[in-house]
Amino acid sequence: MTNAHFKSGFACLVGRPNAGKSTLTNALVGQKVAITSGRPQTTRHTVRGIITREDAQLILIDTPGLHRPRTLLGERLNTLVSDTLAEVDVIVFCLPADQRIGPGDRYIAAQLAGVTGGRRGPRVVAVATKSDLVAPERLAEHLIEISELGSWEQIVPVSATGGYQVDHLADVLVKELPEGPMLYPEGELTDEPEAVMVAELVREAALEGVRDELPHSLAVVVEEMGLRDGRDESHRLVDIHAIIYVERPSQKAIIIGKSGSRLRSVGTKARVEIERLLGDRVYLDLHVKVAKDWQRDPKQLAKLGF
Ligand SMILES: Nc1nc2c(ncn2[C@@H]2O[C@H](COP(=O)(O)OP(=O)(O)OP(=O)(O)O)[C@@H](O)[C@H]2O)c(=O)[nH]1
Repeated sequence: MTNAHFKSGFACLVGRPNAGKSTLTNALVGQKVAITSGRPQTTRHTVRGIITREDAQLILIDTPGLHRPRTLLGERLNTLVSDTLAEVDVIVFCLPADQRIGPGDRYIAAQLAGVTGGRRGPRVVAVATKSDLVAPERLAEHLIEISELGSWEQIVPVSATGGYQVDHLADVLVKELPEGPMLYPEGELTDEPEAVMVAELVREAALEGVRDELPHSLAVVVEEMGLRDGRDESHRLVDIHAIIYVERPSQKAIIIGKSGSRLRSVGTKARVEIERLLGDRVYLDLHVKVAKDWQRDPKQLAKLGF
């Protein structure tokens, strides 16, 4: 039911790598849509989560971490981020309470000041994420440091994993939205093409427990995805063929593991998540390929969807 003063609009989550953006997106939406991981910079795609309430629809855009570009991929991600930022209605700046404000946060604050400088630009709500990880005194200190970092519409401490103040944050964000119609049908949580989400789930599974330098060197492409022929409605099976691209043969060996054992467990883990996403049984076929220096090669980047 849509009331007369229904509001709708877009919010964008920014913050340094590992700030808790994906986890917060999931908590706000209430279902797993974005990709979380203990490793920095795993969010390659702009994933939207959609919150539909009686009074408003808020579309969340979970961006890759704003960061100083080191490679071509980094540059493209940053352009994507600032283009996205200028167009949203409200920006959520995530600052993890378990870490001190640092140069990365100041860099983002400066970028935000550039985007939101004019009167018409989006407002920024600063969020102290992971507030469950610190004592009240440290949280208070963090909130003061945040207030000194820039000018914010509000500062809200939350814990995405504990559910603390997540609903309150949603209220604060909805307040910033203009009146407008529902933009997506009710029940829709994300408009990412399924293949992209499937690729992200494979990527997440492949990254689990591997060395620090690997995340940046790993991309996943779903080559084929379709219902298997000749099955009746109650026994549907989705065939998925995906390729995990790494930069070096040594990384390929890490992903595959001893006699393929690691790749098998990556496949099993990803399959479970994909089945949950699609609601169908899945046959997942994974291959690992070396695409040398893909992060620096425009042709390879285009092929990998960047
Ligand atoms: N204790 C606690 N841990 C959290 C909370 N939110 C996120 N985390 C953890 O922090 C880590 C990073 O969280 P993500 O949500 O992946 O961070 P992100 O900002 O999306 O990271 P990038 O994709 O690298 O930009 C994960 O291990 C999360 O489980 C929280 O509220 N409390």
